[in-house]
Amino acid sequence: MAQESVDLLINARWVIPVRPAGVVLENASVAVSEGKIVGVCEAAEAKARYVAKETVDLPNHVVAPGLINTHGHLAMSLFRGMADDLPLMEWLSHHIWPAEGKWVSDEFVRDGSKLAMAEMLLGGTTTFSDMYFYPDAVAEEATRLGMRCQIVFPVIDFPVPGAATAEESIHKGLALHDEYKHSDLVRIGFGPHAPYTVSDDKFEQVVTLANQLDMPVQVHLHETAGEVQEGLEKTGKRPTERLHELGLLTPNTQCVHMTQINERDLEILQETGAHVVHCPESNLKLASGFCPLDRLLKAGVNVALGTDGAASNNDLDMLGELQTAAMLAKAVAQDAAAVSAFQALEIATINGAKALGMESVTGSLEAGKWADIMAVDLSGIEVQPVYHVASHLAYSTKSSQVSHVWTSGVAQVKEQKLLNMDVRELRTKVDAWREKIANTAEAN
Ligand SMILES: CSC[C@H]1O[C@@H](n2cnc3c(O)ncnc32)[C@H](O)[C@@H]1O
Ligand SMILES: [Zn+2]
Repeated sequence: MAQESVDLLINARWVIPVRPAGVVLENASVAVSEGKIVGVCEAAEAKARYVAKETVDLPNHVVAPGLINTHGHLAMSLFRGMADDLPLMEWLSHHIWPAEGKWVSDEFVRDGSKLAMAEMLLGGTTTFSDMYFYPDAVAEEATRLGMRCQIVFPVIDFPVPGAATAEESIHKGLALHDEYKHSDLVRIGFGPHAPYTVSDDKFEQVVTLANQLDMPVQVHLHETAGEVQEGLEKTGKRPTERLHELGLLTPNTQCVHMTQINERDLEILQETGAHVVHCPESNLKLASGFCPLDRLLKAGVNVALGTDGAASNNDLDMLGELQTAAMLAKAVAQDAAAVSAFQALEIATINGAKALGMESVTGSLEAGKWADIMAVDLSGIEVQPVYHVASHLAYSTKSSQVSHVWTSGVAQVKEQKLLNMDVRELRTKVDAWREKIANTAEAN
């Protein structure tokens, strides 16, 4: 049999491809050519089948799809730890929004987003979603680095950095969408901020344009009980019902948070095919509430995972987030069997890809998909012994154990080191931002 030439062969002690579901391969390989996965099989078979330009042997590692961080505000990494121990509305109104008004610029977004991308790559994240200002700067930096992403531009009823009005933000966002419509890496969508900051007419405009152009929409929804109560008082409707009546909820829509869900809200999610993005650590830290993960999954709703911004989390560690999600789900359901280790891994990978409309290109290790891959080193004493490797990813491993990361087959992290970023230069820039911001009222 003639051997097939491939660019890269990764041989690992374990491979969890995520699809097919529940499979763990031992002594297995992933073959990559032209940035895409061409085969996943036992190592002995791979040795016979492929001749590789580069081989990476990972004898103590589990190889899995790169993690998908489905909700974040990347540049807010520059505000990490600036305002803690506050509930959502006080945190936003008295600290974050004033700080954003004062500091956020194109340069701030570039530097903060690069900081976030560095942290995410080191932790095994290969795809992210960003909802922030200057989305053009984020798209440029992600493309330069080679990270896959959805970038949703802000739609909000008050002036924001980079756009004096929602109309201006939409105008610029649509031009950005046009610029990236053929990109393999960047997908542009609408980011109407939340029911309490966006009026009906703006939501209607988003619905019309998103449907016309088949664009994704991401919205913060039912983050707190207070938001639902205020919505009921102002409109007579729960925010989910209101957005549904406006036509916003579709299979192209991602509802971030959803800590408050009654039977009707659940029905709406089921009927519309809208996705939920669970951000457990941000919800815990802001004391926002608990998204009922097990209940949603059992009802057939697609639930993906996000960190939210580093100013409310306070990290972008997706392995940590998936562990929090897995454990919290059991407490919330009062059922230790709720959300298995495999399901937890799915919400951080394939479910994220589904929510972002990228299921055909990433989220699992399957032939034909982009080679977005992470390897986690399981040789450390703190993860011995290894009985069930998926259990280790859901309950034991740390992001510092992520050893290798590839996006579209390009090595981004090798032996825990970033390959394509000047980390010292980044540190210098971040230190300069800290110096400036630390001396202001918002930071104190
Ligand atoms: C429209 S740009 C994003 C906007 O959202 C703010 N933000 C960050 N985290 C949260 C959150 O958990 N709930 C609501 N809004 C949030 C961010 O500071 C920007 O102003
Ligand atoms: Zn958010």
